[in-house]
Amino acid sequence: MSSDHHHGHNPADEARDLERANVLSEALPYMQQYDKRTIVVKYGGHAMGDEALGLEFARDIVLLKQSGIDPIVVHGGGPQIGAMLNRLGIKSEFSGGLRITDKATVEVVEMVLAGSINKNLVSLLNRAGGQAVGLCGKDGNLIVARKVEQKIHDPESNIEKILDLGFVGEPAKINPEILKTIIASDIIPVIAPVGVAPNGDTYNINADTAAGAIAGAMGATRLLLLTDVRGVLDKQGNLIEELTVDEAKALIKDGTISGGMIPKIETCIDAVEGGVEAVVIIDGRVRHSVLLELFTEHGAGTLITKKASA
Ligand SMILES: Nc1ncnc2c1ncn2[C@@H]1O[C@H](COP(=O)(O)OP(=O)(O)O)[C@@H](O)[C@H]1O
Ligand SMILES: CC(=O)N[C@@H](CCC(=O)OP(=O)(O)O)C(=O)O
Repeated sequence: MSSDHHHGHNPADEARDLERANVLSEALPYMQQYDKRTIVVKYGGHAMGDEALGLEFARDIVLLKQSGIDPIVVHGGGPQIGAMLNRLGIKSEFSGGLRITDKATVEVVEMVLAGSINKNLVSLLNRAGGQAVGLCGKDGNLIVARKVEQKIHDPESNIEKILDLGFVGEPAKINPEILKTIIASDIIPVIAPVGVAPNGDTYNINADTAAGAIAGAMGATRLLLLTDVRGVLDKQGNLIEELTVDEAKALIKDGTISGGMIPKIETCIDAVEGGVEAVVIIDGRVRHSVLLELFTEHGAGTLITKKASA
């Protein structure tokens, strides 16, 4: 080794150090772009399975906060609700991506979402050095819910029927004051998608839907939906990197987008039409997917905007 490398560095180390420094430096314009902006991150139940991945997710959120962004976390917990219902011997079925929710089920939903999952996530964020506070739609009257009316088209009779899903709700009104108070104190809010009706009934809300409504009400600059696929895929299974609202609607119509991706895309469309600049669907199974999406040139997943970027 030549004597001028007094720190014991060799050319390979120096190249690697430069690469690291370049990655950090590349983040600067994005940190400036998102400074003091609100970014809503929806963390799905599928992405939560792995403890190490969870801590990394928490570190990424704390990093956003540390870099001047105001992150809001909205979480799901579908698989965890399913597991608890199983333990209790309560049967559960879905219709159009939504869990049919009777009285006994909504009690379990609230227990799992607003209880264990919410508090575990708060704890992870605090362990990562952040300051997080957990709440559900009942806190500060954050999410006032109304009952979902699911229209089902019966092709045989050609009649539209309305299915009763029980205590399944959608946001009728978001009261963001409590969030603004929390954010003004530099605390990261963590929200369970449980809503409350004006008569006090508890409603189970799809977590994507709740995240979209909160992003709209908070005037968020980005909504990130972490899921268990790379993003929206075309018919050949290739990742679609950018979609406009019109293109997304066409993909639903021609059947390219189906199943659980439909309510997700509908949420994206509502959010973008409600004033959120862009929504991104990203792979929550990928380590540091949030950082890659926000702070690197390449991004990740599928970006959905109102109009194509120039
Ligand atoms: N065009 C598509 N691109 C990607 N995923 C799709 C598409 N059409 C349907 N899907 C399905 O949607 C699923 C994601 O929705 P969902 O399971 O509800 O996610 P989450 O539990 O994260 O909310 C994917 O795992 C995939 O099976
Ligand atoms: C009405 C409805 O379906 N609510 C969802 C709420 C949780 C959720 O959405 O969780 P993921 O994001 O992990 O799927 C449910 O009961 O599973």
